[in-house]
Amino acid sequence: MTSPAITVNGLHKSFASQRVLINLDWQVQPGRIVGLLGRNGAGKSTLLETLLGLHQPEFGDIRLLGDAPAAFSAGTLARIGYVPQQTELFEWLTTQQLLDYFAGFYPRWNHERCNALLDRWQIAREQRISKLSVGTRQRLSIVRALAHEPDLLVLDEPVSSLDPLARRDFLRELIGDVLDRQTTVVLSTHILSDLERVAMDVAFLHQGRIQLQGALDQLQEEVRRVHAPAATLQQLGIRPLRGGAPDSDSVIARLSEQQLALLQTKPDALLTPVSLEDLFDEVTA
Ligand SMILES: Nc1ncnc2c1ncn2[C@@H]1O[C@H](COP(=O)(O)OP(=O)(O)OP(=O)(O)O)[C@@H](O)[C@H]1O
Repeated sequence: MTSPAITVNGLHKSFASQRVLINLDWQVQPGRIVGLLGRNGAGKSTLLETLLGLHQPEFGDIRLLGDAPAAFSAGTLARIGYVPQQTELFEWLTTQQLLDYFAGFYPRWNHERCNALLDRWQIAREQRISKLSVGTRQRLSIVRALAHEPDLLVLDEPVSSLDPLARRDFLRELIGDVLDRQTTVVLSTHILSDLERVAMDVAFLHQGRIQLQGALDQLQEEVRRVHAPAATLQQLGIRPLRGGAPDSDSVIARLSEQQLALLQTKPDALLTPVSLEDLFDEVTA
């Protein structure tokens, strides 16, 4: 079996007295596109930045591509691409100068792809970065991360400033990359429709932990809104995803095959599908 691209065990991270990540465990398998979801302030950026070694955790073990962040080798660093939420590029350089500068750091730099993306996304090569629009800077940051053909790509809300066409084009590029090169992608975004388009897996961060993770299609198959008398729900051991015992006759729950089959035989039970937004509401309430 191939080893996970990301493994996290027992991660704790606080800022002063504020506990943001609490005994967090997580695994991401290679070649997957994983959507990281959570409410504002849930700690998504903190998690991604801690994985990359930009914050020092209090406790916990982290492995990215087999290495701990404190001891990333140059080889491992070159295999990781990162697009931060706030792109702070070198303002005084032009686009071309910036890309030439970064190309020098990486053993793999795909000039052809880089040039094709600059053309397609209409990023002026001789323009100073300080003069680029926010969306264009975001696109440039994506070009920079894709150009060195990383094996693991960490994207923290990379599309928040992109127009719908640019977003669609970027997502297409991302899927192409995963299919061609088996890149592992962790993507944090609030745009659920984008995730529905590209994510293979979703992970919900809430109250400092990954509360739910799974393949999106499998979750959509297994999670249902169940309308049935509370007694029936209890009898079948159906528990609301948000935890606790069912206290009403309508819950959102992850159902086993057996529970699903039994519910389908009950005339007073009704099952309805759940959207990703419903799931988000339920898990992060
Ligand atoms: N460098 C820091 N110093 C102090 N507190 C911080 C720092 N970075 C983040 N925080 C706090 O940690 C919490 C989690 O923030 P974080 O930015 O990780 O959340 P998020 O899920 O990425 O939010 P959003 O969806 O709004 O981008 C917030 O309460 C934030 O104020």
